[in-house]
Amino acid sequence: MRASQQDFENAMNQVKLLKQDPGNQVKLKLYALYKQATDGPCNVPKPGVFDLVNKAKWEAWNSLGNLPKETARQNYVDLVSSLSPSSEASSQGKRGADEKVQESKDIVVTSEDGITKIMLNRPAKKNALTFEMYKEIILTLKNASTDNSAIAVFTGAGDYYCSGNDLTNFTSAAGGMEEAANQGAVVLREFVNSFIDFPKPLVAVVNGPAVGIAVTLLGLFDAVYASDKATFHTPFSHLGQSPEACSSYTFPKMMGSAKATEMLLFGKKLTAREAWAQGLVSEVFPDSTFEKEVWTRLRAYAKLPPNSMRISKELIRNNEKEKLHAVNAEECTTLKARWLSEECINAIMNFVSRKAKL
Ligand SMILES: CCCCC/C=C/CC(=O)SCCNC(=O)CCNC(=O)[C@H](O)C(C)(C)COP(=O)(O)OP(=O)(O)OC[C@H]1O[C@@H](n2cnc3c(N)ncnc32)[C@H](O)[C@@H]1OP(=O)(O)O
Repeated sequence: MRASQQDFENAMNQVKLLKQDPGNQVKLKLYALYKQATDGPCNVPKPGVFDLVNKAKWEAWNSLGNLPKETARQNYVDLVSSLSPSSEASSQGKRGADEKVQESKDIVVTSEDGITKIMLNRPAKKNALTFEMYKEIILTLKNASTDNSAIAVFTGAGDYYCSGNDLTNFTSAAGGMEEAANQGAVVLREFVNSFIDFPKPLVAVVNGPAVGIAVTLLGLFDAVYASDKATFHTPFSHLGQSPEACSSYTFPKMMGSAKATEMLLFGKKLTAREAWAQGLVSEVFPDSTFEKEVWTRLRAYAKLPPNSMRISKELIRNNEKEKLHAVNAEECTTLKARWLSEECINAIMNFVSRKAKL
């Protein structure tokens, strides 16, 4: 039986709900089939060589030749249904469990000794955060706020803590930059809100370099322990972007405006000891003993009376909560415009085409 227009629309909605990133090749295929099913054979000029993303999309669409619209629609529906395994639903069902919780391959969540440990697990990409990872973390924090752990701890797998936002989040978005910027701002606002509102002690175990949003978020943590191999880098101007995660408020407050300017405007990279001197890091440990010392300490902290810790955090955070939410909203609006700016698009394209690194 041929797929109806309703099947096609249902499939389009299903794509938006996918929790796992199907990968760039599948996204290109979906884009091409969608265009073929709605507009027919490719009828627009080939984008220039430097317009990498639109060129890849054009090539995928053009490769479908004269495939009839109905066949493209059917292929689109079939492809989407192959991407919606029941495993997505079953992984949700495990959340909130007390022992070991595997959220996804990129975010590994375990619960032991009163600690919910949230490990960024994309070491081959220096733990860069994909759109899916942001969404996973929002859910993970929601669950951790009510599970029976006393504290929650973020750390990274491999040599990096986290290289910040995955710079291909925007270039690989199926709906184009504008749609990606709109969605990005919504997700970012909710993501940062989930840190502002997290009710239990939140600790970062910074095992290696941290970049971008992985650094700015630290201003919303209750304690930050760093290996002496960690560095802290917020290259927003280099990327044509602007600060997020309330850092335009927390950083000047924490370190004074002169030091915050060096980080947030000029992109000065700090060593762990410099970050400690600025108040961003609670304590620095030699890398050789970092894991042992920090986790021993955290296990002891997790034995403290949880209600007392929660109530004390509430007293501290409540003085600031309204302000933090307002700052977050404003930063997201500003960033949305930045993402569509020529400065930002050029910087991201330079990274994607391997012309620039930090
Ligand atoms: C909901 C949306 C919210 C958006 C919020 C916005 C936040 C703003 C930010 O976070 S800005 C910060 C963005 N991050 C960066 O600019 C870092 C970019 N990465 C680098 O400059 C370098 O990769 C490095 C300095 C982190 C590490 O360099 P090194 O030489 O040691 O390693 P590689 O470059 O070879 O990296 C290994 C692979 O990892 C990929 N990768 C690393 N970081 C990112 C990233 N942020 N985004 C996407 N991909 C990243 C890199 O491309 C390599 O992949 P490959 O092996 O396939 O080539």
